[in-house]
Amino acid sequence: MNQDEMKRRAAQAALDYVEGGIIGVGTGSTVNHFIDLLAGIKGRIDGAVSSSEASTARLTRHGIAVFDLNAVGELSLYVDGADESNHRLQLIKGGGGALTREKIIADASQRFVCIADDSKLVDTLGRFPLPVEVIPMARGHVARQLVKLGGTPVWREGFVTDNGNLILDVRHLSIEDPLAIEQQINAIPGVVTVGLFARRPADVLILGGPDGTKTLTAA
Ligand SMILES: O=C[C@H](O)[C@H](O)[C@H](O)COP(=O)(O)O
Repeated sequence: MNQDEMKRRAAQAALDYVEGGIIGVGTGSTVNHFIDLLAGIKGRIDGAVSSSEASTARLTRHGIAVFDLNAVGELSLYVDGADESNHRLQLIKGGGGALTREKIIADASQRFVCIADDSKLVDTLGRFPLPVEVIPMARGHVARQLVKLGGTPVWREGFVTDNGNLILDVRHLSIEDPLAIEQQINAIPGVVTVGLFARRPADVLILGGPDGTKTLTAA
């Protein structure tokens, strides 16, 4: 079975968590399946808060109303993908560059349901390069600080986030303590967001695989 079908299975299973109201919607290929499936039950919800321009466009195409987070306040549910998850449901996100808005919406949501194919579950985070969104003028400065932390930052050249910033993808970082690394990187002036979701991990992880889906919950 191909990876895309496993993503679709996870997205399908996430529909069970949709109870109504306005829900948070993430970004990426797995979430694209979720949005397409959500369109089939759109009468059940009042609309969505979106984490990217791409997801907003897809939601709108399906006739799902998109609201500003400021007008909505706290959300009961957020559904999003991930690039990696450990068994504590701490995540690396931002492969698509949407990490900042994703982190804001995850933080504003009571329940964060993460959907992914089962290759995303790892024992230790860090095989996937860690995305860091930075203010453009701070790119060199932040890169040097990341080197001091033991990482190898690579500028995602040509890519600009929805917030007008840049992304550094950091390889070779040892992420034994995700919470500490998240705090350390967030503290570097010029960093907008690091794509480590350790302070606010997922509450539920749905993994699609060849034999169906598997659901993990935070301890
Ligand atoms: O910025 C992008 C997001 O964090 C995505 O949720 C993440 O990259 C996973 O994407 P995909 O579902 O395409 O594997």
